[in-house]
Parts: sequence; structure tokens; C-alpha cells
Amino acid sequence: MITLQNVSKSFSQFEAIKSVNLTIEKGEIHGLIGASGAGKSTLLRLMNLLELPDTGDVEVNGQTLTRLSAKELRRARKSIGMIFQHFHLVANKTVFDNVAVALQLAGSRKMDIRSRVEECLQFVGLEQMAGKYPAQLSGGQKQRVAIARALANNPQVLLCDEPTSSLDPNTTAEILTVLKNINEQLGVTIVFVSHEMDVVKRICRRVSVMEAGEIYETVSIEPIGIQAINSHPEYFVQQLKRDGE
Ligand SMILES: Nc1ncnc2c1ncn2[C@@H]1O[C@H](COP(=O)(O)OP(=O)(O)OP(=O)(O)O)[C@@H](O)[C@H]1O
Repeated sequence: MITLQNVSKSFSQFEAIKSVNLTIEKGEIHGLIGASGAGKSTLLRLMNLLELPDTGDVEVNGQTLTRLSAKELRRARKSIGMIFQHFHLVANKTVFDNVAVALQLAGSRKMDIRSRVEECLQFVGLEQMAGKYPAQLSGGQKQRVAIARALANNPQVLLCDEPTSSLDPNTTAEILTVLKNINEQLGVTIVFVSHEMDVVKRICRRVSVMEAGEIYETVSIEPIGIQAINSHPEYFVQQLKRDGE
């Protein structure tokens, strides 16, 4: 589903990604974890060619992206959705229009756009918020809009760059549930970048640990379950004690 072969990326003289090989299976939720600067976001952005590799091949959904023309790449990218830590919504557009924009850019017919936007907003539980503006939404609601926008073109892959890092524990759990539903109900393969171990453990089936531009190790894990986190005070006490150890 996603294969990186000897992929390298440098910024000026700095080698941010060093000849990485990685295969992510169809239907998987795959985590990328590591310290700040390890190369997680860069590796993720190489998967839809937001960053162009200096060497190596990137294959997604059976297509070698690195060998496509600009036009072919635009078409291939419709099958790869992406969400970000800071949502990247358009402030002066309504929730409805923020989602519709993805379909307009992809050339969907006007008559199809309304029903598809409504469908996507319903999937993330925001059908009542279609007329609101981003400033009127909570962080979790903004991320749901971004998810609805990413789903609009029926992607096979969803790339998630620290999607819960600005959210509180309860909202994080809600977003993880939405992502899990997308994986299980729509069969979307998910790549999930995070520096938070407990978040990754709750949602990912395999996790690649990154260090200094390389994959140190890829580990299969037993997810501990999205509901494991909640607002119970004992959870916060345990976290605080653990962090203080
Ligand atoms: N556009 C760029 N220009 C120059 N250097 C960059 C660029 N993008 C990333 N880097 C550098 O590449 C390295 C990897 O960055 P990247 O953002 O992929 O790391 P990360 O593991 O996602 O870190 P964080 O968790 O802090 O976001 C860092 O040293 C960063 O400074």
C-alpha cells in the first residue's frame, strides 16, 4: 500500500531522512514516533510528495509517485488525505465550504458536492455545524472539519501529522475514535505521526521508531484501547506521578 525504497531527503547540507525503507500494509494504522527533529513529519510529507525525495522511490496505492507527471501526481494525491496539528482551516469559510473546497479543487461536479460534504460532516458528527466558521468551533471540532475535508475525495490513505497534539485528553480520545472508525468502516490506511507514546499505543498496530533521520526499529504492538484514557482524576494522577519518576 505504501512503500518507501531507499528514500533520502536533505535540507541544504542537513540529511533529514537517510535512505529509509518502509512498507505499510493496506488497512494498517502505522505510527511514526521519535524525538523532536527525528524526521517524522518529513517522512510523512514524503509519502504524498509534499517533500520531494533526493533519492529513492515512493509507492502509494500501487503507483510510484516519484515517477508520475505533475498531472498524474495531482490525480494520485486525491487518494491521499492529510490532517495536521493546527488544522489548517480557511478562517473566512464556513465548515461546509471548508470541506467543499477539497471537492472543488478536485473538479467534482457542483451537484455532487453538497451531498458529499453532508455525508462527510455526518461521518465526523458535525452535520449541525455546517454554517459555523472555524473561530466558533472548539479544537476538537476544528480537527473533525479537517478530517471531513480529508475524507471528501474518498482517500485510500490518510496521513496524520500530530493530529491530537494540541488537544486535551478527552478530545484526543474523541479524535482517535473518529480515526479508528475511518480505518475500520472505510478501510482507509492511516499513518500517524506523534511524539506521544500513549496516543500511539492506543491507535496503532505497528509503530516505526525514528532517530536522526532513520527508522531505528518497527514494532508490532497490542493497542491498549481508546477508552483507556478518560477524564478520571486517577488518570491524571498516574500520568503526573509517572512523568515525575
Ligand atoms: N523545510 C526545511 N528546511 C530545513 N530544515 C528542515 C525543513 N524541514 C525539516 N527540517 C529539519 O529536518 C529535521 C527533521 O524535521 P521533522 O520536522 O521531520 O522532525 P520531526 O521528527 O517531525 O520533529 P517534530 O516532532 O519537532 O516536528 C529537523 O532537524 C528539521 O529542522
